[in-house]
Amino acid sequence: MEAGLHNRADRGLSKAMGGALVDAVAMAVLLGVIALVLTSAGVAWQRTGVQAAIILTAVVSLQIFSGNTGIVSFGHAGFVGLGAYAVGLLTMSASVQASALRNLPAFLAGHEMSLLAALGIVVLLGIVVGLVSGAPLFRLSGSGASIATLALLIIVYTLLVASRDITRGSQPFYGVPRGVGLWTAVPIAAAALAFARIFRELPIGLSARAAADDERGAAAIGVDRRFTAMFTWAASIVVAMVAGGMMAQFLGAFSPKDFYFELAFTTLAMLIVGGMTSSLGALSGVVVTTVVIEFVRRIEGGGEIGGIVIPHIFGLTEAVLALSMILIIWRRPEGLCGGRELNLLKRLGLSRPPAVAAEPPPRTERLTIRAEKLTKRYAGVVAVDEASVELPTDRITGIIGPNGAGKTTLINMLAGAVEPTSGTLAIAGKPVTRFAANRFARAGLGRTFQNIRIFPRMTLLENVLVAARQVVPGLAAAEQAAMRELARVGLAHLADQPAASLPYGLRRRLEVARALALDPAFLVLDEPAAGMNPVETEGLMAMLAEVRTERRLGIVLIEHDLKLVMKLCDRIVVVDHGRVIAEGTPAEVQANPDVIAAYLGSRTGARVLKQTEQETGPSTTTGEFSHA
Ligand SMILES: Nc1ncnc2c1ncn2[C@@H]1O[C@H](COP(=O)(O)OP(=O)(O)OP(=O)(O)O)[C@@H](O)[C@H]1O
Repeated sequence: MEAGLHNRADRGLSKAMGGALVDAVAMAVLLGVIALVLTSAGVAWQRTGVQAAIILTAVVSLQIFSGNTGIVSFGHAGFVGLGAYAVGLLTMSASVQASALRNLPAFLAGHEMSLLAALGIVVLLGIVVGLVSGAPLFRLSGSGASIATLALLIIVYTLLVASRDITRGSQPFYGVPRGVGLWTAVPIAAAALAFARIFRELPIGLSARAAADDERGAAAIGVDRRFTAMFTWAASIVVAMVAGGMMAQFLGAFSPKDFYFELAFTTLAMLIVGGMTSSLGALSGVVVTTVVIEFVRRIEGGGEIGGIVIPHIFGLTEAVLALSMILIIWRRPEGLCGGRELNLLKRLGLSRPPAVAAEPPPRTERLTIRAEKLTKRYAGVVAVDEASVELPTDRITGIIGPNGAGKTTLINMLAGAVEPTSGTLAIAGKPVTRFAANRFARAGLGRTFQNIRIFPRMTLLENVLVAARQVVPGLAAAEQAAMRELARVGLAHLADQPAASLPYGLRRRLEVARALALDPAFLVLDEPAAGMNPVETEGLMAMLAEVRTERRLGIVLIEHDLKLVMKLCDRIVVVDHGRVIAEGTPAEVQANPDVIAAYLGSRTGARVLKQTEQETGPSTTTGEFSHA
């Protein structure tokens, strides 16, 4: 779909990406300074620094996946192990290999690569392993996917133990050259951290975060949850395997148990302590827990602090780690950073809101949603029974009917959220009957839900940007298009606020802005005024009328307020017991005996219908929309 936004300025860096790059550089500089300080400290501190940088890389890998998709992974530790064995095999000397791994398959033997070359291979391997393991994994979502990652951890561990010819089984795998020092581990950790910071602003990161916040809401704007989870997983597996590669050359010798539950638990605990949803959370989690662990380790073996004799306490480190995790989950569920990124530009007052894109040109073609004999059956209940409707652009169509008539089911079928049992559906001439919900956005349909489905943990701008990104090429241009839609619904001044902070009425507006950002030919709204006060309702309806006039899109809405429907809509479709019983202008529908009979079943409905007829009667008979 064409959004008409391709001017020169649009090709630049998006504001969000600019901010991410500044944060990435700032965090890299911070790590560099820490490394510099450590070079002048003792060898023991340097070792701690290298270890922390490697662990940071592993925690960052977990953050990229779990922080963006919301799926807690227990499996990353296993992939750290795969990376370690891969680098171990690729970099060890042929003579050591010949004595330690006598039955090593020939294709794995004698490579003697440099660490950098081996890490290059590990990156490629990580992409393949990530995509292959992710493809079946993300048929599941939520806690199901989380449990599956635990299964993966066990599978990888078992494979490492079972592949004796390659890994020496549960025996130590030794003889790996020790080539990782502070100035290898820290730059790689900084690069991983920068990648994580940038990843969340990329289209894939935005989509993953949207799907994590509300899967159905994300599908409605074209996000394919499975696809985004799989690619986010693959990106994170690459980083996990690189961390493993460094660990191999840091330790020199290791066995599969080094990459099992303890590592899975430690990295997860660090991420939870810092805050799962941001790269800053990963960094602070590692820094804080490393400091705590180093301190506790010193007293674990017993000793004297300030004259107080401390006995040897076995397992104190793990206990303190577990305790701090519980404490954080209890007091600050979002972690120490509360999900915040550094956002340096904003903190320094150097960030400006993105420009506002020009309005898209009004639609000139007349398109239709054509439904023929759409039926939906739920074990014994026929929610919609052979409904045939034709809904054109440049018109506001209201769908009305008594409670339980089948209105929501009908528009859910029109928007792809419910698969019809039978019948056909085409949008703008394109057959979409069996399309998944996320393909309807590209077919030209934007929608809102009866129970608002915004992305509460994302900012208002990000909420709309995820949608704009589906149709506008280039992040900068998409950002400007998102600002345009926010401005249209009167929320541009709140662009940087988290959506969770919005009051109810404004959330509805945000949902409309998000749907409009798809530049849809059709806007489908399920009870847009529900829960709004009369002033909010009036404002929203005036805005919808304006949008329809300017962009000439087709609006389809369910609304219980009959007065409002009769005033706003050009045409009305009446549904009762799942069947379309009438269709026409508001005046025609109000005079239809079948409609009166259906509404007589509901006393209030009948009263309102009559009252509405008296109040709106002649003014709506033409079917022309009035701006009143
Ligand atoms: N997922 C489902 N499983 C079983 N029955 C369902 C399901 N969804 C809807 N129904 C049934 O289908 C019928 C139509 O429901 P629907 O929600 O579409 O009506 P509606 O006109 O939108 O009602 P309301 O105005 O109260 O929102 C109802 O009898 C409802 O109980």
